[in-house]
Amino acid sequence: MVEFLEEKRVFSGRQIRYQHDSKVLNCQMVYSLFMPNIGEDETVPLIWWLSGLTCNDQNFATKGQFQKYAQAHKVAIVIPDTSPRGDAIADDEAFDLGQGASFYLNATQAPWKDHFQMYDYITEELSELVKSQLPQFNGKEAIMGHSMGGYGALMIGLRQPNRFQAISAFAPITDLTNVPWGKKILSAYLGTDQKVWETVDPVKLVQQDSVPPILITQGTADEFYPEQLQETAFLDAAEKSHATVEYHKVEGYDHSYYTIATFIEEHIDFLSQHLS
Ligand SMILES: N[C@@H](CCC(=O)N[C@@H](CS)C(=O)NCC(=O)O)C(=O)O
Repeated sequence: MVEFLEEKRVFSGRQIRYQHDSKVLNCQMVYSLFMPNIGEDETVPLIWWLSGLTCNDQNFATKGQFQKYAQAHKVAIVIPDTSPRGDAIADDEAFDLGQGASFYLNATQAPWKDHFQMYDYITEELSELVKSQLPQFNGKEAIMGHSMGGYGALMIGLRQPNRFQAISAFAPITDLTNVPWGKKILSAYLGTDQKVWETVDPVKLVQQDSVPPILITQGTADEFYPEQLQETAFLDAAEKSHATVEYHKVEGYDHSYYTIATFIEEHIDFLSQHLS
């Protein structure tokens, strides 16, 4: 059952919020959907936005400033929450583990495995639900995100390269298996087997034969950049495998939604170009 929560008119499109009972996550979930204003005979592609640590579906909806460009290109945008939620669901005091910090993975370890199945939730359950709400969906999809969600966009987009036409990310965690955030959450959610880690590592995944075009924007004043968001291993791997990766370093921009709002037009243009 999907419950309508609210709808706001924006740049002639509609920013809508829904709630539903997720079977995959075994809890209630909220998500947001931007629907552009289109004619009866027009169709829309779908872009997925995955947010970063501590976010829910509202951060990008209210601060991303994407609606004007999504309307101009007539693309629908879905914004899932970043994890299962609820008092009965495992959590951690730290902001980078547990609720708000799923890393979009299917956890195999206790206490996370009972609810933290975000990969299946995004790619199967929520996909089916959102597509059923888009009668004019044209079958084409792209995926984008920020920080943990930038990682999620790369991981999901690279694991399903025939499904997603393009990938874009702001300040993504690319070298997950070697940075502090990655080592911590991979051990917690997936255990310590490095072979398993490789299956969700963008540095490994970008070396496969089929890689959708990728755009990345990274601010030089991003407080997480030096320790968590280093790009060298990913860009070296992409170059070796002749993947198409545009990496834009932007001077003086930080990790916040101000940076996303500044460069979102470029990202929507990029993804739309591959969705038309
Ligand atoms: N200092 C932050 C760290 C988390 C953070 O910066 N989260 C980023 C993504 S990694 C974010 O988008 N925060 C929400 C926002 O800026 O609206 C906190 O503890 O809340």
